Amino acid sequence: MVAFSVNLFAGAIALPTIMGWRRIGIAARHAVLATGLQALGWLCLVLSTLVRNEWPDRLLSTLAMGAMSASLVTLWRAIRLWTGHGRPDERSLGLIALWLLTGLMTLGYGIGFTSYPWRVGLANGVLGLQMLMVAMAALTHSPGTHRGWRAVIAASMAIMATITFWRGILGAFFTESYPFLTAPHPINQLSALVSSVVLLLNSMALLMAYREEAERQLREQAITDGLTGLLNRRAWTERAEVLLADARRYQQPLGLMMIDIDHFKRVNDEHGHARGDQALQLVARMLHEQLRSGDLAGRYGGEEFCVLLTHTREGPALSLDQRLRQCLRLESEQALGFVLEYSAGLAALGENDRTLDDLLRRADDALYEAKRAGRAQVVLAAR
Ligand SMILES: Nc1nc2c(ncn2[C@@H]2O[C@H](COP(=O)(O)OP(=O)(O)OP(=O)(O)O)[C@@H](O)[C@H]2O)c(=O)[nH]1
Repeated sequence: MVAFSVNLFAGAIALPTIMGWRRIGIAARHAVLATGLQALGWLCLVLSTLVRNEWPDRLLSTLAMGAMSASLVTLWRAIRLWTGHGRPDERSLGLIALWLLTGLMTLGYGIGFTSYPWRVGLANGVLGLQMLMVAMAALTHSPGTHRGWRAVIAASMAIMATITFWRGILGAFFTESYPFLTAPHPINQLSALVSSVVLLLNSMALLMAYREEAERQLREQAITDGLTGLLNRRAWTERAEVLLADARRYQQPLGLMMIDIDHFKRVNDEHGHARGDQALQLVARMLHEQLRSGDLAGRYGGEEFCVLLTHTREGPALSLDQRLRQCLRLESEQALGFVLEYSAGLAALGENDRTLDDLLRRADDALYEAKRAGRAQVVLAAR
């Protein structure tokens, strides 16, 4: 038990040391926290075996059970976040059930501490149930995540759940053959052996999951504009080329709108660079709100945005421009304290547009015309 606790503590210290804390995602933080809580639980359990008086024993053992149970809830959340099935602000039925189990078990354990069958049956029953829920979370189908680490967590949790249930049944109904936690019973010998293996495998699986998360973050950073969250120029161009090829192949209408904020240098000069950044973020948000899911928006340059409107003819594209303009005027006045305007060039896909560059060139020429004609307007490119 002491050796296992030492291993656990080493893991609880090593994991955040390897991963870090500030730069890791919310899922990895949950995993680190889960390891820490488990180590705390085992520390309390070891200490409880050293004290002779009932009340310190009751307090330490209850704390131990609460921490171990909370550790499983935190691990469950880490896995849900890693597999893309949960959100950081999740209030799902599963999470509520897990926390309720933790609360009820800790309370029941503390109150009924003097009854050995009750407390051992309750604690092991609840912990076993929570382990099964963690195993199920790891098994939930999740495209884009590696099956290996999920399988390792699911298998180790299922094995631990079996041993834990077994221990609970022995404690609750066959107390004479299982009189205390460190009794030399085969279940404890098996548990000691399996726990060490499970600890090692789980730590490896968590590191694999963390690596996967870090890779995903890197991939996202490589295609996203950090300020606005829109696609960056390279990623937008790559995707736009695919959409353009599809539109040509299936002879679908397609529009390309190039948007450039008016007098943006003045915005920066008069209101400061931070406010300029806010203005860019506002335009990105407006685009996000006004566009359909199949459309493609990207930050093309400093204060220039490109939007590819799929299955869209000139008329609806011009209506979108009007909607966008109106929303931006209203929102910018409220959020920034001044009205933000933009000029735009709109090019509809025509027979002569062989490549994306052809379409971009025509949209850019139209944008130039819009600027020359006095700004705050959209100009339709000549075919
Ligand atoms: N705050 C902020 N400013 C940026 C960013 N990227 C580019 N800019 C600024 O955008 C301004 C663009 O200025 P110009 O190209 O002269 O264009 P403009 O002032 O909008 O004038 P028109 O386009 O002719 O209406 C420059 O002052 C750049 O410094 C950014 O990420 N944040």
